[in-house]
Amino acid sequence: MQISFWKYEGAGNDFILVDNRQGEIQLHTEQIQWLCDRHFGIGADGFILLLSAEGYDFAMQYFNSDGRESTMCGNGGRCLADFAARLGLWKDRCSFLAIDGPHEAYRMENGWIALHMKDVASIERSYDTAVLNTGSPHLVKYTDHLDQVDVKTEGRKIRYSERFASEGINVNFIEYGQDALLIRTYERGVEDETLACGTGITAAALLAAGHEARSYRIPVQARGGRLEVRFKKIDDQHFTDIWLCGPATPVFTGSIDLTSTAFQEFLQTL
Ligand SMILES: N[C@H](CCC[C@H](N)C(=O)O)C(=O)O
Repeated sequence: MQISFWKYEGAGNDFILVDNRQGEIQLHTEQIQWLCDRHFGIGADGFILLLSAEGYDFAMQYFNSDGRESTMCGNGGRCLADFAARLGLWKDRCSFLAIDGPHEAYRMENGWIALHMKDVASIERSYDTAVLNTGSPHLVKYTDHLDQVDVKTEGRKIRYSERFASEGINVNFIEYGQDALLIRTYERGVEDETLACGTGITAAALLAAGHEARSYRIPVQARGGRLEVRFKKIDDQHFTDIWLCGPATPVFTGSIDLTSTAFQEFLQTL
């Protein structure tokens, strides 16, 4: 069975996007793992199905590269919105359904895609760490030597710690740079550092807001590129009107045979 796909990257966080509005594609965990594999398959941090949804322009189903369906993906949502525009599903503004509810998106003057994220109504803060959910669960930790952090080792320790081992959590390390918040992220379900993590960037930006309850625009520099998070701070626990703004770039399109020898050979490595 051949499937067509588009490969996208959003600030270096990369995804395989497939139009499944006819609902004919059913993939097993191992097949998604293979498609995301950077040696035997196409290679990506995640896999996204575009679906139809009553009352919305489309719907989003997100899978991490471990092949398992997961929670909201901010960069993936932005790439899917661009893909849907390319398919002619919207022009000025779109609304789509994801696992954490409805989202809106629009294209900014500079070509970026702005994605409306769900409100945040609780942040657990301790000394240099905060835990919050921006559509996916995130732990955010301050550091003053971000470029020296062993993100994979330190991220794994926290992600598999007793508190987080069962559900998992994404682990973000942040440092205040000259003109932007600097961030690196260990992503649950990729189980490695990714070049950007949209829901993580959103979480970190909320924490970078000042004491005042007002609107903020926080520039964020991830290893894979620049983004900006815009939001209204109500108080230290409540944030609303949150928009994740950044690039969503098509890289190539192709088709792949789900019964290929490469898949059989990949299975031998599991
Ligand atoms: N790995 C995340 C989902 C993707 C998040 C990230 N790619 C983003 O852009 O938000 C999780 O399982 O919670």
